[in-house]
Amino acid sequence: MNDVIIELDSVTKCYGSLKAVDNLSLRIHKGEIFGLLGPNGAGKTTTILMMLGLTEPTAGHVRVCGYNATTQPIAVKKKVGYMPDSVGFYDGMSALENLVYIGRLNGVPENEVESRAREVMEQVGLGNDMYKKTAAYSRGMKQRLGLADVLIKQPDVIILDEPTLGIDPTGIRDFLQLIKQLSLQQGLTVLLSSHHLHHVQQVCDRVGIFVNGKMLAEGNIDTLSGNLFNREGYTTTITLEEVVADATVLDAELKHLDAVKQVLITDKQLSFTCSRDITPALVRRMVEKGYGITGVHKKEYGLDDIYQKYFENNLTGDTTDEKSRSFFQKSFFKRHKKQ
Ligand SMILES: Nc1ncnc2c1ncn2[C@@H]1O[C@H](COP(=O)(O)OP(=O)(O)OP(=O)(O)O)[C@@H](O)[C@H]1O
Repeated sequence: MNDVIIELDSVTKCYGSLKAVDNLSLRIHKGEIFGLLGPNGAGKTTTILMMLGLTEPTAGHVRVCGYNATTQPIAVKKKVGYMPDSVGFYDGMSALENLVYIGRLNGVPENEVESRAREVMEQVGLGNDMYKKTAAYSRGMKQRLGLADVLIKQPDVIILDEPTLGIDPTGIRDFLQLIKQLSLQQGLTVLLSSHHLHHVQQVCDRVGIFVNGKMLAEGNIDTLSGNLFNREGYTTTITLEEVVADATVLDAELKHLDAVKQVLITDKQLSFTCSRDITPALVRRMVEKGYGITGVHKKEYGLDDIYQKYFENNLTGDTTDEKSRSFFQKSFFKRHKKQ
């Protein structure tokens, strides 16, 4: 495919003896929404800075929209809109005035800067609030205005660093919907870094799990969760109306069913681990045996599970050590709990 917009080839960045980014290769395609996930200090910001040509790789190459980010940073900046995790505005000016000012700084021609600013304000859902001073803007509104700042230069790519930090759940959902919509309508390529797993899961086509400067896993959620099913098995839990009378006999019988790897019987619950999804056959069998069924639950793997499993080191030969894994888990859960 020749629609690669962001391309990192064996990129390493060292700060003294510290390898902040370690031999990273990545391709992001036109119109894709890619989520860069990782704990504090993983190397996300360093990677973004190299994409923007704001810091040079120690080794390897970064190309954005066909330009070498190190040798052609100005060309890259014309194509890329970057929104940092905290965007500042002039509080005493209205949102529209702020945006017009940013438009001018970005070289939008004088005869179209105001009309373009108004149009972008409508696009990000601030049409009714464009005359308000930004001092009166909520955090969610400021994020939308930050997005407007990025869009006014009509970029091909937008890079958003923790765009949902500090916004309430409805605001987050709306903001991510907006990004998805913009990506679909305008063919925008989006790279966003985040700790919000559930939100990333809703909006990103692909994610990369990044720790200690290395990409541990990369793919869409279905592929990554498929890997977990293959490894962990398919788990189905059936809840019965009554307690199983003879658990030992039932256990021996069910274990011999095709694809069943393990059966766990506790009171009214049967938990099956299988090499493929045989939920309907399991339910049929229990009904045939005369049991009433009050519940059936199939384990689904979400991004949380994918995250956990990759950090348990089960799916890669990665060398991430115990200390950094527990650091990651602590920092991830700490931030996650705050939401
Ligand atoms: N200018 C610098 N000089 C020295 N070390 C640096 C510099 N910038 C970053 N680092 C180190 O490089 C590593 C990666 O940092 P980076 O900011 O890229 O991580 P991050 O994933 O963006 O973290 P966060 O989520 O906290 O923003 C960290 O150990 C950091 O201390």
